[in-house]
Amino acid sequence: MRTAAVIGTGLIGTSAALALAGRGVVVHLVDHDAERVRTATALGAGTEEPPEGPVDLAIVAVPPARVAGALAAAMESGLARGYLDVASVKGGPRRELEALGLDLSGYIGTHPMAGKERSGPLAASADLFEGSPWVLTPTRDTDTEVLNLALELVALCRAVPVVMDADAHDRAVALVSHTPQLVSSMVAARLREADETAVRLCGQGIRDVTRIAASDPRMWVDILSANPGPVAEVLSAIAADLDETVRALRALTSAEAGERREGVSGIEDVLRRGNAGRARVPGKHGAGPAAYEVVAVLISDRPGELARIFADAGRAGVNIEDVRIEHATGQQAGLVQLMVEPAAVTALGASLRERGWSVRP
Ligand SMILES: NC(=O)c1ccc[n+]([C@@H]2O[C@H](COP(=O)([O-])OP(=O)(O)OC[C@H]3O[C@@H](n4cnc5c(N)ncnc54)[C@H](O)[C@@H]3O)[C@@H](O)[C@H]2O)c1
Ligand SMILES: O=C(O)C(=O)C[C@]1(C(=O)O)C=C[C@@H](O)C=C1
Repeated sequence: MRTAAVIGTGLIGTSAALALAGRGVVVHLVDHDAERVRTATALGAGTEEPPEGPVDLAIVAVPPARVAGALAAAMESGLARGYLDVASVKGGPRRELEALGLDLSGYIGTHPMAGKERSGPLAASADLFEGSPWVLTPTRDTDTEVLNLALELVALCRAVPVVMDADAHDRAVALVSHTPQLVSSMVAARLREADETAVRLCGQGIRDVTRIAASDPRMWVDILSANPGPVAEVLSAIAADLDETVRALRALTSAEAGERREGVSGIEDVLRRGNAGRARVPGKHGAGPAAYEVVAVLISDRPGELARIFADAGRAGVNIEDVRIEHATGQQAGLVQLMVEPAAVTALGASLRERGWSVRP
């Protein structure tokens, strides 16, 4: 990638622009707030000058409710060869784009799983995405070239690509991002009218739990409005836990020894389930090179082939850690290199062969 445009020079757009500019890509910066473009330019994220011709990739980093409009305008002006957005929800913006009747083969929805509770270019940093998952949601219509450009962006930002279906992504982030935001806000909201003597005692525990409660409410209204069902489901499971826990705490005050024992076991249960869940939270993937092995597969140069192979790898229960695609110029085929954990190589190869793929020895 030689050139890119970033539309929306806030936290995410400026961070991506800084990473690209730092690796030699010429980045053109656009925002409807001129002050934000000036700030991002001053930080070294790129140039305010419009490009002379289409750039390689346009990155739309505006609030979720603005994504479809900003993308449509960029596509209609022929700004780029490929387009992607970085919004925290994927199903809604895609459906809005479909409703506009645009040709979406040149577009891919993406979502970097890294951010901050602060907005704007001054909060940006070139290393924001390093070692974090970056979700890509190709469909059968996505051009291979656009998927390649998105993979290149992820690699230049030193993030880890994760391929998913848009609606599966939205259900997953309801659990790991959207509900935690609400729970953090609710805990922090208890402090609003708390006694000053209590607030003065805030230690690291409450700082950890409430950091994201400082996030921009307008942005989060947008995000939650685009994913209400899955978030309500997770939140109602938490509400059931809350009811149980309140019952257990009340039982602790009972004069009855048996009831008190039940109270203790209820509390212990919620804490132990918490330990088990927390143990599943992965550490950051880290920027260091991982010891992955390659499964190389020949694919024909037809729309949807990549999405199909990713789906088949998913069916085999194998996590793709990284992807490279080699195209022989003038040929109707390419070689996809799927990087996986060494233990998964044999199973993935066998499963892909079974599904008719030509796996290179
Ligand atoms: N904040 C996070 O932690 C995080 C993480 C991953 C993804 N995201 C997603 O990234 C996107 C940007 O979030 P952010 O945190 O960088 O927000 P931000 O408020 O820091 O930046 C958004 C920028 O978009 C600009 N903008 C709004 N509408 C526009 C339009 N129509 N045309 C041009 N510019 C426009 C705003 O002026 C602002 O500078 C959102 O879709 C969000 O869901 C956020
Ligand atoms: O760490 C933070 O401050 C975040 O808000 C990051 C976070 C997250 O939930 O992990 C928040 C929303 C984004 O869509 C992606 C990342």
